Amino acid sequence: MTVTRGLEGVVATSSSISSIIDDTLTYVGYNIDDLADNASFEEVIYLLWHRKLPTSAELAELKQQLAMNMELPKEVIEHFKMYPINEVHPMAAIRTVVSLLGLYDEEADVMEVEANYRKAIRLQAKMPAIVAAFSRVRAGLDPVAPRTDLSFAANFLYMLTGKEPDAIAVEALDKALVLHADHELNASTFTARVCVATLSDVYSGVTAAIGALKGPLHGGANEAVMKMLKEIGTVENVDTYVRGKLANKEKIMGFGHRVYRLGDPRAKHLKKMSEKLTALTGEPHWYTMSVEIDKIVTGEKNLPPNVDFYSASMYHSLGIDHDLFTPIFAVSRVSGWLAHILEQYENNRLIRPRADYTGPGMQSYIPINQRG
Ligand SMILES: CC(=O)SCCNC(=O)CCNC(=O)[C@H](O)C(C)(C)COP(=O)(O)OP(=O)(O)OC[C@H]1O[C@@H](n2cnc3c(N)ncnc32)[C@H](O)[C@@H]1OP(=O)(O)O
Ligand SMILES: O=C([O-])CC(=O)C(=O)O
Repeated sequence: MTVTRGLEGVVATSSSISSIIDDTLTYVGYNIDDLADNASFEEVIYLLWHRKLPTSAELAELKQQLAMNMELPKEVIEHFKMYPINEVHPMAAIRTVVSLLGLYDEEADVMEVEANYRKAIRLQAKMPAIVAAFSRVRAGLDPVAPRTDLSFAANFLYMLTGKEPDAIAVEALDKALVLHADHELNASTFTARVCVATLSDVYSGVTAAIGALKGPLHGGANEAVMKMLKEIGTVENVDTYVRGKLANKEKIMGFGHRVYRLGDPRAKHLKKMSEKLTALTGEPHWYTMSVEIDKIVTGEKNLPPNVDFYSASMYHSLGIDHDLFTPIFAVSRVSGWLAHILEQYENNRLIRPRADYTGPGMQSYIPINQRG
């Protein structure tokens, strides 16, 4: 048996959702640069789920369905109040609450295509509400109900703060949501597909995917980047800190990628937003520090920044708590997970690879009273 560590380069499925070819990312054949500059997140959700851009009427209908399904059942809020909310990581809470939502969805185990689509709408709509409600309940505040007249990105910021957000904040968040929506067979998407390929339900697939996104080698890296920026503190400290870490063979979070070699095409968009927002908030040092780190890591190790690097300083500038950075990734990526889950059901086969056994050879069972 030949083992490919980490399944690097292994092609495990066919998919018509997104592609990474020669370091270019497309969603259904549309270049991510075009989508980042022109499309709203709602348009991207439609594109991923239907493999075509929506007409105005189709987009309006999707927006309405999302807005109408955002409100959380009261059980979720009660649930937040039952555990030590200030001691749990929001990703653990969100993972638990998505699973909990499945208990209150009468269609949770109905496997028809239309029922799965309806669940996709409900889950996509509720993700921002879960993150916002968690954040408010732990701050001792009441959750804010969504508004039907706001976009998905604006509604999320509104539910988080209780205030109508600035246009620039909505633009930045919407772009980030577009950029994070899907990414071929990344670890969390693969997890979702493995889970539902047993013909388990949509809630189980998304719960499993959230667990995979949480880790710092995947979605959790954006929070780790902000932790590093705070630790470094000033532009003057960057050189010693980064070179010291590299000399110790430690990883610099937000750099490197399993697939991209020349660089992650999403990073430049987030870099631009980070520069703009850090200047607006009067804290340009977060951006300047990031650029200095980027110069050293890219120069010394030939490892360009990935999607998680500049998103950290950008989200910080939006006033978002640092442990909510990865949950925001999940608010966007759930669109991709759901597209892949629906695609997996369309042409399902159990995903079950093999392991090259490296333990001892055949052994004779020894009764417990004869073991030394
Ligand atoms: C949304 C996302 O999931 S994007 C990725 C987010 N994750 C991060 O930013 C965490 C930091 N980056 C990493 O850990 C890796 O680059 C990964 C996990 C993204 C990709 O990992 P892999 O393809 O498995 O590469 P692997 O970890 O084997 O690294 C290969 C070599 O590059 C080095 N390397 C990889 N990433 C980094 C990094 N960020 N900093 C320093 N060195 C690095 C490794 O130490 C290793 O060096 P070696 O060959 O001398 O031992
Ligand atoms: O594709 C990957 O391995 C990780 C990544 O960039 C993503 O999920 O957006």
